[in-house]
Amino acid sequence: MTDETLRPRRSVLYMPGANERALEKAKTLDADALILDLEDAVAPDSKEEARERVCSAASSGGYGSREVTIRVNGLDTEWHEADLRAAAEAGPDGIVVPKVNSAAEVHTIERALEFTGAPEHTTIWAMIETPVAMLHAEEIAAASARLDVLVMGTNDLAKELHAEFVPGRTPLLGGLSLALLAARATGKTILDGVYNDVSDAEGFEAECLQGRQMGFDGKTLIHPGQLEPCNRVFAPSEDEVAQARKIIDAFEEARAEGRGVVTVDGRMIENLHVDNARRILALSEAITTRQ
Ligand SMILES: CC(C)(COP(=O)(O)OP(=O)(O)OC[C@H]1O[C@@H](n2cnc3c(N)ncnc32)[C@H](O)[C@@H]1OP(=O)(O)O)[C@@H](O)C(=O)NCCC(=O)NCCSC(=O)C[C@H](O)C(=O)O
Ligand SMILES: [Mg+2]
Repeated sequence: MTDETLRPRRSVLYMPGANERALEKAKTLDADALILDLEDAVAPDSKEEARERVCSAASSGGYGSREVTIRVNGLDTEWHEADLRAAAEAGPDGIVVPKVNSAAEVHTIERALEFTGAPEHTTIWAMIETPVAMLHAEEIAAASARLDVLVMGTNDLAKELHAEFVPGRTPLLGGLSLALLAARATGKTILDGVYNDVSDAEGFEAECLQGRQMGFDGKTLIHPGQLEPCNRVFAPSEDEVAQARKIIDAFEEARAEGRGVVTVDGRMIENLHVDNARRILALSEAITTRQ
């Protein structure tokens, strides 16, 4: 049975809010979700113009099944209040708030959304991208039912840590793991950070695979060329789907015979493996339904 509430979020593409061409092009791109950006990708002089452009794009639609979100400027900036008000009025699927550092900040955003009359379907996507946010990840994730997604900001995190970008991301793994623990403990979606070198296909795919193996639901992206490998890596493969079906069938057969444990291809299968197999099938079906 298809889970209507499950939204694949394998690929989440940022685009600069001032870039009309990118906002238009996104309507044809195979991204699960879009982040129309008012923060880092927009120069201070273009903030107002980008706000109008992004909010008008988000409210006029045309993005099909893609989730549309708006990234506002941070709580401590001169643009935040006007961004949040305009974004709430546009009513996107989510409002991405950068550099969220505490549960109190989530409450402030929640109250502001209520005050501005944002539609109920507009959720909060909190970016966690500072050392203090990693240490507060659980309280941030748990702060509000309206908070749906945690988004890693690995550029800011590396900057704050004085860390270097190296293959395998060893310097960031502590922070990434804390955020993952918080997301899974509170039932939220969690998205990995961006890969800056748009010309390095091999390095990008390796980082997607690392993110998936760690448990991320998907990855944030900066270029259309990153969509195909990201969608592929974060989707269950045909082999994984076949294996999931085999596990479920074998377990149900065993249950009918009164047994609670069985082996498939020599491996022990218990209830928890069946839960995981069902999750894989549900995700695969949600991806197929989306297309
Ligand atoms: C990275 C880029 C600046 C590269 O730009 P460019 O060299 O112009 O790309 P191409 O010429 O290869 O573009 C080919 C076509 O694709 C369209 N395009 C490019 N990027 C996007 C996009 N993100 N969304 C939609 N469409 C895009 C171009 O318009 C071309 O189209 P066409 O004219 O039809 O050929 C550029 O890709 C870019 O600006 N990317 C987004 C950057 C961004 O949003 N950065 C902020 C978010 S990342 C961040 O802040 C992380 C976080 O906070 C942290 O701390 O880590
Ligand atoms: Mg950032």
